[in-house]
Amino acid sequence: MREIYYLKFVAMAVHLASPRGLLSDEEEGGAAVFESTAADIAGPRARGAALPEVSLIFPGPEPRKMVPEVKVGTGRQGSVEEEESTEKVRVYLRIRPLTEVEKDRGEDRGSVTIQDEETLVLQAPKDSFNMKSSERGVGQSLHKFTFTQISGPGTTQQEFFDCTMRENVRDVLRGENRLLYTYGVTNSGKTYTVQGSGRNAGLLPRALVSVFGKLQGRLYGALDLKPVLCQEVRWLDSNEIRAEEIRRDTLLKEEEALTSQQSRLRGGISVSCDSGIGGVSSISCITTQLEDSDSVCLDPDSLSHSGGEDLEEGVQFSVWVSFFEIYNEFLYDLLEPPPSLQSRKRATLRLSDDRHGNPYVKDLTWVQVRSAEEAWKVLRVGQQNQSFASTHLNHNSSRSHSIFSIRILHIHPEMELGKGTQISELTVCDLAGSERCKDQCSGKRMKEANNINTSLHTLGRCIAALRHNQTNRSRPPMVVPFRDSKLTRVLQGFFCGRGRSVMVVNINPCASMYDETLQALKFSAIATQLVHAPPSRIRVAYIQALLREHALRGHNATLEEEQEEYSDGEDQEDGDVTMFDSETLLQAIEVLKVEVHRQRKEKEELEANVREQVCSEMMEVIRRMENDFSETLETERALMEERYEAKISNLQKNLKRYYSEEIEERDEKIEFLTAALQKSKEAAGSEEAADPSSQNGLRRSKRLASVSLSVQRASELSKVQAELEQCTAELLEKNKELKKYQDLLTLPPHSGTLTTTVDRKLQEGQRSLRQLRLDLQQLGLDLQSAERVCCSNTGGERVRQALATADDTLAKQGQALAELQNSLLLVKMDLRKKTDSLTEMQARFPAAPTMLAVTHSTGSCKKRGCGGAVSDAENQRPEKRALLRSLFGGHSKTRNAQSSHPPTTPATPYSQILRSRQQSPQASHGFRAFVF
Ligand SMILES: Nc1ncnc2c1ncn2[C@@H]1O[C@H](COP(=O)(O)OP(=O)(O)OP(=O)(O)O)[C@@H](O)[C@H]1O
Repeated sequence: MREIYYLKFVAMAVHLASPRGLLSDEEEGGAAVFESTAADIAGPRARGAALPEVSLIFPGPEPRKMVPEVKVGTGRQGSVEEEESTEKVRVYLRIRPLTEVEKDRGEDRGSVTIQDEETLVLQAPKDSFNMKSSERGVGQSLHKFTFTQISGPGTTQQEFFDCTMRENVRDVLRGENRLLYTYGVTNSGKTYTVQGSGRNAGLLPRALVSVFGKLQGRLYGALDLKPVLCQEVRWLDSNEIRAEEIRRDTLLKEEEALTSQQSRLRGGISVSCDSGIGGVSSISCITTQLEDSDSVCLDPDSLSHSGGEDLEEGVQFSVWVSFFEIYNEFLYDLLEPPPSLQSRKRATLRLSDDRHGNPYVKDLTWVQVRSAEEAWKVLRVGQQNQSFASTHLNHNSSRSHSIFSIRILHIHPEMELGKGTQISELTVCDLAGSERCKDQCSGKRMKEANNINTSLHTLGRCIAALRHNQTNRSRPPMVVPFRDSKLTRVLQGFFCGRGRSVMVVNINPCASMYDETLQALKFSAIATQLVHAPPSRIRVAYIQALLREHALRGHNATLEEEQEEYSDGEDQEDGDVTMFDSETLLQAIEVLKVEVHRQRKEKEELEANVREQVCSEMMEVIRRMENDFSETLETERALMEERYEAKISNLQKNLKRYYSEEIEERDEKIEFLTAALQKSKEAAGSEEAADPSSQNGLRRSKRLASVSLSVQRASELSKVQAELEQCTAELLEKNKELKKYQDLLTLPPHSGTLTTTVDRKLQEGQRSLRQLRLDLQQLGLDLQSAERVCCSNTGGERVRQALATADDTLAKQGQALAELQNSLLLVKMDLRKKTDSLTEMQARFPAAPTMLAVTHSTGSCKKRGCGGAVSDAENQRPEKRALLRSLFGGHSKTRNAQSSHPPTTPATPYSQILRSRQQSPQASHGFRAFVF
C-alpha cells in the first residue's frame, strides 16, 4: 500500500511587507544589483500555466496556508513546511571580530553598529565609494538592515550553531530537506562559520555530531546494504523516487571490494541513477587518502548534542555523505582521489534531471558513515581536494563553492513488508566570497573571481525573481533563472518547495571593506523578504484541475460551470502524485500536451500582433524622427551659414589689418635702411676727407663725387622731366588750339602744303617727346640701380660702370633733348610762318574785330580765293608766343653770342641741364651738341 499524504490548502492573506527598517535606496540598490533578465512567459492562464522545466514559481492568486492532515496509520506529524508555509526565509547575520593583522593595520570597525539583535546600522566611512556617492546626491550614507538574528563578534561557534543549525538538524531527522548556505565578501568568515578552525568546530562538524548523537542506537547495519537498497527509496516530499532493484551480483562485488580493502569502488552499486545517488563507497576506502593535518578537532563528547527523543518510534536510520565543489562553473567530486594519485585529469561531474525534472549531480560519490568521526574524516578528505588559494585579502581563500550533503535514510519497521523508505537531506553550502576582479593580480585568480561573482549574481537574480513572483501576484510570474549557473541549478530544489533554505550572511566589520559589505547586505535584504515556496506537491492539484477541465471541455460544459468546478477543485485536498494510477497520469500528459499546443498557438498569435503593433509604432516614431531631423538640419544649416559669414568677414578684417601692419613695417625698414645708407655715405665721405693724399682716397672721393654728381643730375633730370611734361601739356594745348584754328580756317590752297608740313613736324615733335619721356624713365631706373649698387658696394667697379652707363644714358638723353629742341625750333619756324600768313590775312581784312571774326572772314576769303593780305603780313615780324618765350626765353637774342659768353643765369631748365652736363668731364662731349 502506498503512502499518501493528504494536504489541505486554506486560502489565507499574506502580508508581505518590506522588512522593518529597510531604506528605500536599499530597495533600489537591490534591484540594481540583482536585476532579473528573466523573460515573462506567463500565458493567459496565470495560475499554474507553466511547466516545471522552466523553473517557474507558482505564487498563485493568494498565499495559502496548508493545514496538514496526518496520514492515517503512519502516526507521522505534519511537516513543518505544511504548517508554516507563509514563514519568511531565515537570514542570519554574523559579524566576525577583527583579526590581529587588521588590528595592527589600525582598521576602523565603527561603520557597523548592531542596534538590536535584529537590526544592523551601517554608516558609510569617509573614504568609501558609498559616502562619495551620497555626497554627490546618489544614494544614502546610512543604511539599516533587518535579519532574523544578528550575531556579534563575541558569538561563539556553539551559540551560533544553537541559533542557526540545531533546529534544522531536528527537521532533517524528522524527514525534511534543509539547506544552509553562507554568503559574504571574501575573508568575512564563511569557512570559519561552516567548518571552524582548531578547537572551534563550525556548523558542519557540530551538525554531524548532533545527527549521530540523536541517532545513537538507531543506526541501521552499516554494511548490510541489501535490505535497504532492495527496497523502494523515496523522498519525503513529492519528488518521490522509485528506487531500482539492485542486482544482487553487483552488491556482492561491492562487498568483496570492501573486505579486500582495495581502493574505493565507484559506481559499483547503483541505488538509483535518477534518484541523485550515483556511486556508493566505503569510509575505509575514502579515508586512506586522509593526511594528518592540523584540521578542526572533532571531539563529539565536547560538542553538546541532545538525544533522539523526538525521533519516530521504531524507525532506523542510515547516513550517507557526499562532498563536491563548483569551481569555475565545473563540478568536481571532492571524494575522488586527487589527480596525482589517479595520474589523470580531474574528472568533472554532470548535472542531470531526474524523471520529475529535479536536478541532481550524476555519478557523485556517496559514502555511508556510522559516526560523526567517520563523517568528519570524509569531510577532511574533501577539504584536501578543495580549491583554496592565497589572495591579497585571505591567505586561505576558498576559490569554489563547496557543498557537503548528509542524506539520511529513514528505514521504517514495516520496510520488510514492502513499505517505502524515506530520505531526507541536510546540505551545507560554503559559497566562495564575492570579490572585486580588479583586485586580483593573476589571470587565474581573476577568472576564478569572475566565475564566483557571476554565479553569486545569478543566485541574487533567482532570489529577486522569486521575491518578485511572491510579491506581485497579480502580475504574470517571471522565469527564475536557475539554469544560468551551476550553483543555482544545484540548489534549485531548495527554493522550489523540495525543502527549505537558511541563509547565513557573514560580514567583516573593517571600514576598508565597507562598499563590498554593503552589497552583500543588500543581497541579503532581498532574501529576507522571501517566503518559503510551497511544497511541490501542489502539482497534484494542478494535474487534477487539468483533468477536470479537460473532462468538462469534452462534455461542452458552460464556462460558469467550469469555473465553479475548478474553484471547488482548488479547495480539495492534494496528495502525493502517486495517488494517480498510470492511466490517469497518461491522460494528464495528453491533456498537458494539448494545453502546451494551445498555449503555443496563442503565444504565436500574440507575438504576431505585438510585432505588428511594434512595427507600426516604430514606423510612426521613425517618421516623427525624420521630420524632427530635417527641421533640425535646416536650422543647423542657417546657423552654420551665419556663423561662417561672420567668420569670413572677421578673417577679412584681420587680413587687412595684418597686411597694413606688414606694409608699415616694411616702410619703416626702408626708411631705416635709407638712413643707414645716408650715414654710411657720410662716413665714407668723411674718411675720404680725412686722407685725401692716398690713391685710394682719391679714387674714392672721385667715385663719391661722381655718385653725388649722378644724384644731382638725377634730380636735375627729374626737374627737366617735370618741365618737359609741363611743356608737353602746353604743347598739347596749343596743338588743340591750332587744330581749332585749322578747323576754323580754310587756308588758301598754297598754304595747304605749309600746314601739312607743320603738322608733320608737330607729330614728329610729339613722338620725340614721348621717346624722351621713356628715356627719362629709363634714366630714373638706371639711377636707382646705381644707387642700389652704391648701397651695396660703394667703392666697386660696378658702381663706376653703372655711373658710366648712367652717363651714356644721360648723353643719349641730351642728344634726344637736342633733337627735340631742333624739332621745336622747326615747329617754331613753322608756327612763325603760320602766324605770318595769319597776320597777312588779318592785314587783308583789318575790319575783323575779334580773332574768331578774323577766322571766319579768312575762312570765307580763302573760299573766295583772296590771298593779298597774307603777302603783306609776311613782311611783318610776328609777336613772340608765351610758350616759345618760356621754352627759349631770350635764347634767340643771345644765340650768336652764346658760344663765347654764356649767360650767368639760366633762362630755361634746358640751359641749366646743358650747363650741368658741361661741368661733368666724362659727359661733356655728349652735351656740346645742345649748346646753341
Ligand atoms: N567569528 C570569528 N572569530 C574569529 N576569527 C574569525 C571569525 N570569523 C572569521 N575569522 C577569521 O577570519 C579569517 C577569514 O575567515 P575565512 O577564511 O573563514 O573567510 P571566508 O569568508 O571563508 O573567505 P573566502 O571567501 O576568501 O574563503 C580567518 O583567519 C578566520 O580565522
